[in-house]
Amino acid sequence: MTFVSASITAFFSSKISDSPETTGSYGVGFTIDKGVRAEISEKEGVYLNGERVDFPTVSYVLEKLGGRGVELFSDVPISSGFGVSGASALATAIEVSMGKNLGHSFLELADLAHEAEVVNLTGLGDVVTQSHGGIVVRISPGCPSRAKVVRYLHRADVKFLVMGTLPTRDILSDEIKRKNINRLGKSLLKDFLKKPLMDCVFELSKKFAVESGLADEDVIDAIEAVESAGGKAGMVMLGKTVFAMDDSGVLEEFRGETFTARIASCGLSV
Ligand SMILES: Nc1ncnc2c1ncn2[C@@H]1O[C@H](COP(=O)(O)OP(=O)(O)OP(=O)(O)O)[C@@H](O)[C@H]1O
Ligand SMILES: CC(C)(CO)[C@@H](O)C(=O)[O-]
Repeated sequence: MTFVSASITAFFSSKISDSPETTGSYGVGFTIDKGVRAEISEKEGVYLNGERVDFPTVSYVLEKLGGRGVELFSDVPISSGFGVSGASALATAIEVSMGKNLGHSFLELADLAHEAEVVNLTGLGDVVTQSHGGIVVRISPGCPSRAKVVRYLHRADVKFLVMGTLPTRDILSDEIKRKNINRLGKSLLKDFLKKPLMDCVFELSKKFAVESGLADEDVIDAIEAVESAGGKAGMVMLGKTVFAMDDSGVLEEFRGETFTARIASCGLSV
């Protein structure tokens, strides 16, 4: 069984080019101790938490490696900003390659999972974050073997409030939204690199969410409630999800599912 962490993006700027190797994102994200486990299966197709699902990003990996089927178990919700598609693609690639003794290097598999994300518009930088682990600053975009990152380690529990879904494809396929996101994401990345602290991850994420228009009233209300209680909060990209530290229990007062996870210094285990 292979485990790959969920990846939480605080803010980003997309770079879409004509090849998956040079497509990716700038931004800041982190891995947590919750994520996706994959196991190869004799049954054909993709199963997520026991149910057969249509999951083109994972099917792409299975096809490329000649795998028949995979069972995925996720302890975080899908389409809510946790990078379940990237984690599923990467865990599947590792499981199939190891199971069939195909002899791929780790970066070959990570690049394949990234390609599956880009082709299906389900993610740009999640597999890079998951390949490294910790707080991962993507300073140059691309596939895992090309992207340049700076990693920071931090010990903390983070609370999440999942208020709904926000399919990544809906945002990434909208050019006007993307232009605004890109300008903002790049300038916030410069700010973060001047002061690369966990508090700034929250502050810059909130700024990004509000100024890009990605945060709706529900998200802004929850972030402000945490701040009024003396904590820090931001919005998970791309989901209708808030992440917070020291919320004093206020997130439980909002409609949605809450859970806590620890920042993970590694992105995967086999
Ligand atoms: N039950 C399901 N609900 C939503 N999507 C599903 C489900 N099962 C499989 N999928 C597939 O999973 C993909 C979800 O991708 P998406 O990128 O939106 O989610 P994510 O990786 O969890 O979030 P994010 O990229 O924002 O961090 C979709 O392409 C969809 O085809
Ligand atoms: C585009 C994105 C925010 C979707 O989760 C993520 O892949 C990222 O940080 O590039």
